[in-house]
Amino acid sequence: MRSGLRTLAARAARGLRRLCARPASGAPAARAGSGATVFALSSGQGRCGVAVIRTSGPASGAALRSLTAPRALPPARRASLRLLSDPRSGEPLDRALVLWFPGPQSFTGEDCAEFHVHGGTAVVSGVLEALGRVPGLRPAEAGEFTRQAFAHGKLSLTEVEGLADLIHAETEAQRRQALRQLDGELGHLCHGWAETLTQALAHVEAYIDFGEDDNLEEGVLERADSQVQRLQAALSAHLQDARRGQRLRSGAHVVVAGPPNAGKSSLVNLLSRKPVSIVSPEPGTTRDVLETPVDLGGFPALLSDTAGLREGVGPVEQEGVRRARDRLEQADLLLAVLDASDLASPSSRDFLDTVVAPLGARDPREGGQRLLLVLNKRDLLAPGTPPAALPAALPAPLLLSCLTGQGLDTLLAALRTELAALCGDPGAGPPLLTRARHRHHLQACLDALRRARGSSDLALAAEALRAARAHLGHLAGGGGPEELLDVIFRDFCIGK
Ligand SMILES: Nc1nc2c(ncn2[C@@H]2O[C@H](COP(=O)(O)OP(=O)(O)OP(=O)(O)O)[C@@H](O)[C@H]2O)c(=O)[nH]1
Ligand SMILES: [K+]
Ligand SMILES: [Mg+2]
Repeated sequence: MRSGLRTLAARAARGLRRLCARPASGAPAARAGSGATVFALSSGQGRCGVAVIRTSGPASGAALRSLTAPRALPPARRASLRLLSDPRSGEPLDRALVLWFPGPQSFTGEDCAEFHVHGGTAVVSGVLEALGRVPGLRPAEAGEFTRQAFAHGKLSLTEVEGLADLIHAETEAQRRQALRQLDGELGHLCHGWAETLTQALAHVEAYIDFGEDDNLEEGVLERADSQVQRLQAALSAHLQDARRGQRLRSGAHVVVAGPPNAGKSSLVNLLSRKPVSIVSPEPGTTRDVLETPVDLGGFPALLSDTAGLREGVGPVEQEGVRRARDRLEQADLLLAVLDASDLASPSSRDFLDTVVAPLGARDPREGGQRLLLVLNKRDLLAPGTPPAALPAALPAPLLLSCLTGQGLDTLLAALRTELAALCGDPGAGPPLLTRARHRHHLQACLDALRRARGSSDLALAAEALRAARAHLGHLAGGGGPEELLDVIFRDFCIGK
């Protein structure tokens, strides 16, 4: 009966390969198969040294020939210098490098052509207009080249997401994470899990079909169960990443808060290297929450300046204080700022007692917010004088002067450490989940595994295992509603 088991495993493996390798049934393939040839400027807009214009689709060869006539197609994948001219008027457009990528060995899997032209506005628009007049060609929509690549199986969905993130990466850590995803690490991990699941499913199905058969290997069900159990543990561990990958993709929320006039806005301006907030000697200057994206030591962060926390003020400032408290709740990392020369004032005491002390007492490893205590205006302390003693329960403070910049390096190093803990090290460990979509499918897979293990009916257990496997397939291979794919591809610019 072993051969029966093998057959089953092989059948299930074939099904899985189909599930994982192919894109969602339906629309993307339908679009790519529409026979359209698309073209777009693939380099950035505006005047530049060299601009790259691409085409993809069956009419690419004709497009290349009609702009470079009377010359034949250049050799595949080799740059050739050609005079480009308007196919109708014969008017010269530019002397350019052209490349010919016959499908399927191209980025999109279709026939592709590239025109590397001089980056002047008139040259680029002249070539684009000439391409628009070639029969069968139309301008590309945002992300359409990548969508073709996905439809032809050149990129999996997680790789497509990695590519989008790479194009949008603004910090070093984001770039590293995006490259890993583009390399397919998350996809490979899912394929490995899906294969384990396929084996377990084959064992269960074998038992359903041949359970009464004496020749069936012993302990088949037990083996399947322990495989599923191990998978459950692996998925749970991966889901318990405290959303580090998502944070790395969209930025950690760092909120600057403290009593009035502590120098919060001065610190926000210093860290973002631009005048985001108004700074003045008047307490209560900042009223609204002011948010700015910053690169802190290679990590992306969304830095919020807030109103100074105090009671007994007018209605407008009171609303500012309410908004500041709201924002405090949402912080991944709180930068608590106080005036080092004013620690005994009622507003400083109150802030230390009600915000800093309770937060400092919590363990950030248990998913809580993180905290850095900053004592600003150290330049106002007489040289060699420490600031007034703080209650022992508080975290060790960092001394800073926004005025002189003293202590800024130490603060930046501390920020980097905190952000590394919040966002994870994109260069090490297993690939992180960068999107809510990944988390959704993994959680759904885990739920289905739980159902499978909890079921006393083998047929229902097998059904739950199949559902679990489908979620892994959706994560890497796409699938699900067409709108989801639209959302992912809309992230791209035109020409990508
Ligand atoms: N001596 C000294 N003055 C500072 C330092 N940092 C800020 N200040 C001054 O302190 C005053 C208040 O600074 P802000 O940055 O407006 O303080 P804030 O905490 O944002 O104030 P509110 O928004 O009103 O709560 C300004 O006059 C700053 O120039 C510092 O390190 N040393
Ligand atoms: K102020
Ligand atoms: Mg301010």
